[in-house]
Amino acid sequence: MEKYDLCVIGAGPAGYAAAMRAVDFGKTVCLIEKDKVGGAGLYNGALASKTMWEVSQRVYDVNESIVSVGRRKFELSWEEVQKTVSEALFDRKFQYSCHIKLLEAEAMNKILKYERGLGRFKSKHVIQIEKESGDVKEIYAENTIIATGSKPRKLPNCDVDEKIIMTSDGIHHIDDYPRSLVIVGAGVIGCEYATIFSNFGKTKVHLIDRADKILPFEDDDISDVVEKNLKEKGVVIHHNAQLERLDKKDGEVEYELSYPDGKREVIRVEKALLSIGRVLNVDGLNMENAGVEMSKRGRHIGDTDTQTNVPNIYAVGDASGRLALVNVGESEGRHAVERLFGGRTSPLSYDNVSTIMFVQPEVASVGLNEKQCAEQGLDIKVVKIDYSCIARAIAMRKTQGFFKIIVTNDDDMKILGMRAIGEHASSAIQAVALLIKMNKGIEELADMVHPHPSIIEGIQECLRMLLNKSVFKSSVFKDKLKCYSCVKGVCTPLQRL
Ligand SMILES: Cc1cc2nc3c(=O)[nH]c(=O)nc-3n(C[C@H](O)[C@H](O)[C@H](O)COP(=O)(O)OP(=O)(O)OC[C@H]3O[C@@H](n4cnc5c(N)ncnc54)[C@H](O)[C@@H]3O)c2cc1C
Ligand SMILES: NC(=O)c1ccc[n+]([C@@H]2O[C@H](COP(=O)([O-])OP(=O)(O)OC[C@H]3O[C@@H](n4cnc5c(N)ncnc54)[C@H](O)[C@@H]3O)[C@@H](O)[C@H]2O)c1
Repeated sequence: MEKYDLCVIGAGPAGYAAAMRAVDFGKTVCLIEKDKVGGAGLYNGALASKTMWEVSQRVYDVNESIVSVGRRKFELSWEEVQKTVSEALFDRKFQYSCHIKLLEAEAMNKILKYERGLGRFKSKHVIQIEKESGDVKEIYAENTIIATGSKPRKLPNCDVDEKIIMTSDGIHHIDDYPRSLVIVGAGVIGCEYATIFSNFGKTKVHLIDRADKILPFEDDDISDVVEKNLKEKGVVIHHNAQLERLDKKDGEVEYELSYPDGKREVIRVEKALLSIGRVLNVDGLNMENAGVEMSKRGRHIGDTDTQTNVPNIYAVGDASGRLALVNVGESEGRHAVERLFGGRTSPLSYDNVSTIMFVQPEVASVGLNEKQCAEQGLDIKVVKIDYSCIARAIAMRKTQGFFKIIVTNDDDMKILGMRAIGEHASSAIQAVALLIKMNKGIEELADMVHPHPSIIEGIQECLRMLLNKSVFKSSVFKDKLKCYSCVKGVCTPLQRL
């Protein structure tokens, strides 16, 4: 039987990163993937949807900002959109597979072994690999990392065929723009696809939100801007709506909603997309053969800092059931390997994870938002600057949006979190993430010479505002610059010039 220091099951972003970090330690690694290397980081997931978002944003920009009255709207066929997505996926897939092939080669001492097949536990050290042909091979692994990812959550009594009623696994494979589309779930995936399809301008989008705000985990000022833009593009948002049923009728979709006031409505659309969260992908792994247990509530693998209850088995990425993000999966994968082979003892920190939501305009975040600070009972200072006060945004003619920075309500003013919504918002987030990571105050960034004109100058001006030395005075531009403290749930404007 072949023997390895490490077996990684699943070659999505988390498993791939783990395998590559183990290679750095000179360990023998077997990476098992049942489908395609890259997982949801590429296919039916991050890269595919972001490519589609980029294309849709360009179509929208051309039509909204550049095309003048009387000109025909610019249109892209669905075929052209799909071709671009395929090209992007091919580029990344090509990098991954060449990289693997070269690492497997003799010249690189066969440092890595890639096995295409379904991995499952026979025992805590023996992994079976079921090949497409049906053949089963067994390997011995000193340690194993479970990186099998997640899959879309489905609704009971709803027949998902991935053609008419779809999840994010099916939406990329449709033949043409749907005339109309209902999206169930107004979280990240729901709002991103609502943005994409409304940007193309060929689909009437309906969004079912069971709460009173879309993106319910975000602060209201963020969800309000996203919602306003979706509505301007014709998206119908059903707030506080309970989905009573969603059925196929005559090759289309019929759904029924009920509302707290007792009202009901029945609506027909061409297609439906379910985006109501994701669940772990651990079925068929036979974890019980290795003694790996799920958490008490059965929704997560019960790991501590990526290590499961079986000391030589780790769980990372979406399969672990924590934050479902490419960057988090990659860091968890690398962290597990550092723990195994690098002697790392300090736990992985989730305090300064940066994320981007690809809506319109993009939303970038790191650390806590105001809602989370309130939930944790933290006293804070908050500073906000409108995009219309930032030279670069003026030059881009994209002045919708704001930066919001949240700091501790004391003299240190340590950054707790930031939210940015606007053009290029994501490019501004890392400087603040670094300050949080280094547990630094705000003076350094406030005094640094920034490139001009750049979006990040908005952050600098926010920090200067907190220090009472901003260029624009909040007492003058009251609607565009805001500075307030929130103590025991009561928010009061701070006296600034
Ligand atoms: C529509 C969509 C958009 C997204 N956009 C973003 C984004 O913009 N930014 C971001 O950070 N995140 C985004 N995400 C989330 C991100 O894609 C996931 O968090 C990330 O892919 C998780 O990586 P992973 O390696 O844990 O799992 P996955 O990417 O799911 O990979 C798991 C791999 O394991 C394989 N596998 C499963 N079981 C077995 C088995 N028994 N044997 C062998 N192989 C197996 C699977 O085939 C798969 O390739 C998005 C997700 C979706 C669905
Ligand atoms: N840009 C990014 O970073 C990005 C993009 C896409 C996905 N992701 C990751 O993928 C994960 C899954 O995304 P998601 O949008 O599916 O999950 P989500 O948790 O973001 O949103 C799910 C939404 O569906 C709603 N919902 C749940 N059950 C419902 C029901 N029965 N009827 C109506 N609404 C219902 C929830 O209230 C919630 O608003 C995200 O949590 C995120 O980690 C990240």
